[in-house]
Amino acid sequence: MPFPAKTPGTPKAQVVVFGSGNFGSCLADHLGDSQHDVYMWSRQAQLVSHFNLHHRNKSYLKGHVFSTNVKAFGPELPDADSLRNKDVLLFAVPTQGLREFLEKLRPSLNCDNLPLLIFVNKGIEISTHALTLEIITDTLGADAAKASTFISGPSFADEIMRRQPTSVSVASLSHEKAQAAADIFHKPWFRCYTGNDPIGLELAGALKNVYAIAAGMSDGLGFENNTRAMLITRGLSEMTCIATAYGASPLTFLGLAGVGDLFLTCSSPTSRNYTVGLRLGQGEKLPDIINTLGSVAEGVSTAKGVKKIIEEMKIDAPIANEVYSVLHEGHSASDAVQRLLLLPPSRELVLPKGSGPYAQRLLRKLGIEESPKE
Ligand SMILES: NC(=O)C1=CN([C@@H]2O[C@H](COP(=O)(O)OP(=O)(O)OC[C@H]3O[C@@H](n4cnc5c(N)ncnc54)[C@H](O)[C@@H]3O)[C@@H](O)[C@H]2O)C=CC1
Ligand SMILES: O=C(CO)COP(=O)(O)O
Repeated sequence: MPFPAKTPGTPKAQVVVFGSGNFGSCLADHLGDSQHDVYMWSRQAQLVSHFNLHHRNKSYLKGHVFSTNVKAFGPELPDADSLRNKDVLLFAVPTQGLREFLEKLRPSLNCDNLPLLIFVNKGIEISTHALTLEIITDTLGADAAKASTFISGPSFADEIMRRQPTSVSVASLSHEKAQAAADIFHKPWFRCYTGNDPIGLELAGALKNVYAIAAGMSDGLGFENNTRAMLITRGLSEMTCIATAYGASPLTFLGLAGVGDLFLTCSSPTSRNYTVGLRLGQGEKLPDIINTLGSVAEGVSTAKGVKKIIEEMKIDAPIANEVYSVLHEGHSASDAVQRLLLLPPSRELVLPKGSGPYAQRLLRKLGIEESPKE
């Protein structure tokens, strides 16, 4: 069904998108199509020149012609002068590279007068087990982190490019910033819902990738619908426990970024994380899968961060543990499933009381008092 070419929107904004992979270039196209002026940074010089000549991305989403309102630049990072008049900086760089990227960009940013900062990556940093909120705090300061906005939810890049109706959650500690980001992105085919739980939203996006690997493994081993539904639901229970121990709201997990994205990525081979699991279940080796995937599957590295977090927070998350054992300890997918099936009966959902060390570390850095627990 065609959408009206012009829909009511916010005034034209000057937007810089960092990262020109599947999601960065897809969102650049969406914003360009919404009549904003978009400058998309890439670290690949050839991608930049090809994109500016042909309006096509040489390496990702190859079948699509992009909005002419998007101009590519790079590989040099922009200087302070070229960022001065920009309204929005959108970061679509994978989590493991984000800290170094922000450190390099920092000299070009005026941290006393920042544009709207929006992050769409879904992962946990391996070396520190930090969420993006903490990476921003460490690199750009607590004020920048508190003003940052995070977008997550069930949103495959390729489907957004084809204007399939899609909804996302837009969360920030600042309601004003979440609303401003939603106003810029919202369109009939890209509906935005705002929220004030960025920790929950970030954890939902990062964790669902680990459970999508589990669902893919199950399908790859030949299990059917009941088993996938069990994994999705038990995965949601584990995710909610981990997030509650991080001080996030369990209700966030009933939303688009939680069950919405979990359901999407656990049930479609369009998901890179599901595909990693599927191929592991079919007997392929992880290095071969990574080398031929052509794009990032954040769940592979996030599983390491999750393992550490659940150990330190003493959370019972057997599926996350088994995904880790297959990805990083060389166990077979079928052995992992056997171990899960042999677990004794247990309570369906027990939310932890009090928060663990990573949550306390993040809140301390942000200068936020932990809310008292009953
Ligand atoms: N593809 C999708 O449908 C969605 C992806 N996401 C998230 O967005 C993030 C980016 O994903 P995709 O664009 O799909 O990945 P991708 O693998 O397609 O592209 C990654 C982009 O980041 C660049 N990059 C990688 N490492 C970098 C570094 N260290 N410094 C600077 N640039 C670097 C690459 O050159 C490439 O342009 C991930 O966290 C992913 O989970 C979120 C929602 C949907
Ligand atoms: O997060 C996504 C869609 O919402 C994309 O999932 P994958 O990274 O598994 O492809």
